[in-house]
Parts: sequence; C-alpha cells; structure tokens
Amino acid sequence: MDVPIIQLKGLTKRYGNHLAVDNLNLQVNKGEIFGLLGPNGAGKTTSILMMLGLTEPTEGSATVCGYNATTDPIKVKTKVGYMPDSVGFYDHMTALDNLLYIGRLNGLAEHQLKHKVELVLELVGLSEVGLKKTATFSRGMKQRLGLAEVLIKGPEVIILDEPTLGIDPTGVKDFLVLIRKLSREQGLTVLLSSHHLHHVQQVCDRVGIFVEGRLLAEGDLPQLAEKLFGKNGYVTSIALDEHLSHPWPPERVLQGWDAIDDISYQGETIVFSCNRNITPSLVRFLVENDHNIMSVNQKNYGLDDIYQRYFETQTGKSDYKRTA
Ligand SMILES: Nc1ncnc2c1ncn2[C@@H]1O[C@H](COP(=O)(O)OP(=O)(O)OP(=O)(O)O)[C@@H](O)[C@H]1O
Repeated sequence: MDVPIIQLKGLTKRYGNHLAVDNLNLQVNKGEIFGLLGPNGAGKTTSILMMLGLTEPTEGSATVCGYNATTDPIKVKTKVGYMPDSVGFYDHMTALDNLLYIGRLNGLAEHQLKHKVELVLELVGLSEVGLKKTATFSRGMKQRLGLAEVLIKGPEVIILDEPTLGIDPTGVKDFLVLIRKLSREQGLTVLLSSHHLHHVQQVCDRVGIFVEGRLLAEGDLPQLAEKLFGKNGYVTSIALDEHLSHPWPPERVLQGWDAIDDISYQGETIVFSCNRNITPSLVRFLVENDHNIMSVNQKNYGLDDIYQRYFETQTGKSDYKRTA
C-alpha cells in the first residue's frame, strides 16, 4: 500500500510578480525514489525549500512525514536530511571530524556518535579516507561525504538538490547506485532534483517533469510515454531480406489487426505503429508467411524523448538540449 511521505497541495510561490512555483500537487510514497526533473530556473529548489519549511509558500501546503512544513518546520527537519546543490565542509578538518561535528549539531549523544560516524562513512564508501582532510577530496568524494552528513541523523526522507552536479561519469554512476542501495535496503524515501535526464532515468522510480514552475506530468517511464505518445506508443521496425514493393501484399491482412494503427515500409524495412506490444505476433506472422527476418527493433521511449516532447508541446519551446 502506498504510504504518502511527501504531500504537496496547491503549493505556490511568488517572488513579486514572478510565479516561481505554480500550484504544485504531488505525492511521494514511502521507499520511493522520486525525480524532480527540469531545466535551470524551473522552480525545483524553491519547491524543495518550501518542503523543508525554509521558505513560506504563497499558497498551498507541503506536508512531510505528517508535519506541515510551514507550521512545524522543526519537526520536519528532524525527519528529513537535505543535501543542497553545493555542500561545504571545514576543509582543514578530516572527514571524520566533520561528521562528528555535524553529529553533535544534530544532538547525537556522545556515546553513540563515534559508532554512528563510522557507520555512515562505511555506508558511503569513505571509511578508508575518514582521516584525510576534506580539502583533498574530489567533488565526487565530497558528494558522498555530503550524503554521510545527511544520513547521520537517521532521516526517513532525503532530499538531494542536483546531487550529480560536477561529478565525472564514473562518480555519477557510483553515487546513483549508492542512492538506490540506500533506498532499497533502508526503506529511505528519496526526492532528487536534477536537470540531467539520464541521471534521473537511471535511479528514479517515478519522475515529475517540471518546467517554468509547473509540473507538466508525473509517473514512471511507461506511464509518461503512454500519456504522451498515446496509442501509437509501441513502434516495431522489422527488416526483411527482400526489397518491399508497393503495395506489399501482406499489408492488407496486417491492416486488419486491431493492435496496428499504421504500417509504413521502405527498402527492406517495415515500421509498425501499434497500440500495444505485438512484436512477437508480428515476427510469428512474417516467419509463418515465409519471410526471412534480418533484424527486429522495438522502440522504447526514454526520458529524453518524453522530456523533449513535453518541453516542446507544452511550453512551445524548441531550445531543448540533451544533457547527457
Ligand atoms: N529569493 C528569490 N527571489 C526572487 N526570485 C527568486 C528567488 N529564488 C528563486 N527565484 C526565481 O524563481 C525561479 C525558480 O528558481 P529555482 O532556484 O527554484 O529554480 P531551479 O529549478 O532550482 O533552478 P536551478 O537549478 O537553476 O537552481 C527562478 O526564476 C529564480 O530566478
């Protein structure tokens, strides 16, 4: 059963005349990794700050772990670990000392502090470098230490604002694997904001597409693809070892299949646009009718297709760029 951990109702923030967040309605459930995906300036950070009670909504409400973030911000802060987009440490101190300091600030009892710090260092894979000064740390290591800092108070939810910013590809992969592991093994709920499609796609269970203060769509990838590409969401291309002449005789029979919306062919390749996945039936039909199949390709819509389409159709913009 879905247990709501973050509930946003009509959440709105205006800065003067500027509408930074516009009527945001969203639910994130226990143990879920939710990705807030949107370009710079979309309103992701502002939404997060409202969830943490760090800025007041102009309208609407944010409830986190059962507490209203505006009226009960302290309670929310005891339940939530927040990692901002740039994490800072005392560079002249070791990783261990930085964590001990943060642990004390969070009110951890001295007798459990050392053990807790060693545990989180282990969790984020930094045990070996615990005695090194953080000035020597790479950006990827600093992000891991930032995560350790967030975990030290044993939060139920972690909110990560652009956590992969400035890390190299291997560091990103390791970091995202770590997030997934923590969520799955410890039942942590994660809200992650990013403008990197591929990072979000790798780790999130559900994604919200956020543009110009508005949540344009949310769901898992198949749901988003279905909402967007509708009944032509399944595209299968099959190449044969024969040149296809117009009209291609089997076309008449295949047009009678209710799952097929459109058939096009050129050269040796036929493209079927279908309202459900019928690739196995298509292959069977062609083989049974003595056609030799050279290749089969089923298009799976990725987050970049989905995001680009939303970005273009819903905002009228076409300056979308891939951010792989
Ligand atoms: N304190 C503020 N005063 C005025 N405008 C603000 C303030 N904070 C944010 N904004 C504006 O609100 C909009 C949303 O900003 P926000 O930082 O939430 O976006 P974002 O999606 O997190 O983008 P980024 O990744 O660039 O931080 C932007 O147009 C920004 O300029």
